[in-house]
Amino acid sequence: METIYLNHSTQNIVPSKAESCVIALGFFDGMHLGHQEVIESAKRIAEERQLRFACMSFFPHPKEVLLSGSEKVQYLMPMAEKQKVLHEKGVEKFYIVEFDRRFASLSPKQFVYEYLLQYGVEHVVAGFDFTYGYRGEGHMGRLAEDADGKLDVLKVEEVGCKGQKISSTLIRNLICSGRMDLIEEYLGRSYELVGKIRVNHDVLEIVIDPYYLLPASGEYEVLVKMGVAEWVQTATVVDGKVILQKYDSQRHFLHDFTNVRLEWKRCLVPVL
Ligand SMILES: Cc1cc2nc3c(=O)[nH]c(=O)nc-3n(C[C@H](O)[C@H](O)[C@H](O)COP(=O)(O)O)c2cc1C
Ligand SMILES: Nc1ncnc2c1ncn2[C@@H]1O[C@H](COP(=O)(O)OP(=O)(O)OP(=O)(O)O)[C@@H](O)[C@H]1O
Repeated sequence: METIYLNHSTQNIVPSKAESCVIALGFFDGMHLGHQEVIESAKRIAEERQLRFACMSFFPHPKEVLLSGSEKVQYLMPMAEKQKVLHEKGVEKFYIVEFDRRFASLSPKQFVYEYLLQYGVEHVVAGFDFTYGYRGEGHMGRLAEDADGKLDVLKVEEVGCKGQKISSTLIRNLICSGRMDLIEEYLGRSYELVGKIRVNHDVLEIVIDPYYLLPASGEYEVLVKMGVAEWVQTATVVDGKVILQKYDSQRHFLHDFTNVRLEWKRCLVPVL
């Protein structure tokens, strides 16, 4: 997968050979089941129409820019993890647009011409609630018109669970209240954190990579993955840290900075 970073200065360089593509649009934090439906629909169309399969996302989150930092977005995954998931889904070109005030003030039509048509986009796939352009005035109902008929559009209908729209916001709220047992129904898999080990006497402190959201304080059942080894144990979240008990049998392969993945299964003891 090729990753292409775009901002207002790269817009002056017209791509030399823009290959025709289908593009999935959105922020896609966490890659939940709604996002997966959008990505998989785009892939299906790319295969049917024999076009390249692309995805466009933004960074930082629009809310962080538009609310002038008054709302801190708690990301579910860093960009590197989003790239990994998109690569696994078969995306061939991943456009990351720098979301700044200048970009936010583009009219819907400018966005369509300068960021989609200019890059060879022929078919857009996004969810029913995707918005674009100044004040988010562009929406799926007017996208074909904004493109003067030069784009085909697929609007993915709402993917829900228990009568609610699956959303990154809903998943953030579940994590913040420690309901890790419910996450799989929305995400399609357990919530995963990536970090590095720091051996601290008889415990392992996990230094979580930036841009992950830590579950509420408490004790959790987690699946620990280190290289090819994996096992289930209890993790404690306290004072914004993740602590694992260290077992004597592990002493040969546990070193500072060893990479670790933690899959969060359920809360055993919440800290109120
Ligand atoms: C060109 C462009 C300009 C935007 N300008 C605004 C804006 O002025 N105000 C706003 O609330 N959102 C704006 N947005 C953000 C969208 O409303 C939306 O949050 C973003 O496209 C991510 O879509 P998603 O949340 O459906 O993934 C803009 C988006 C794009 C692509
Ligand atoms: N439940 C859903 N069903 C169908 N499409 C969805 C769903 N959730 C998001 N999408 C689509 O996926 C893309 C990315 O959406 P976005 O990142 O805004 O997700 P979100 O879960 O709504 O995020 P947030 O809760 O932060 O607003 C957009 O095209 C959006 O319309």
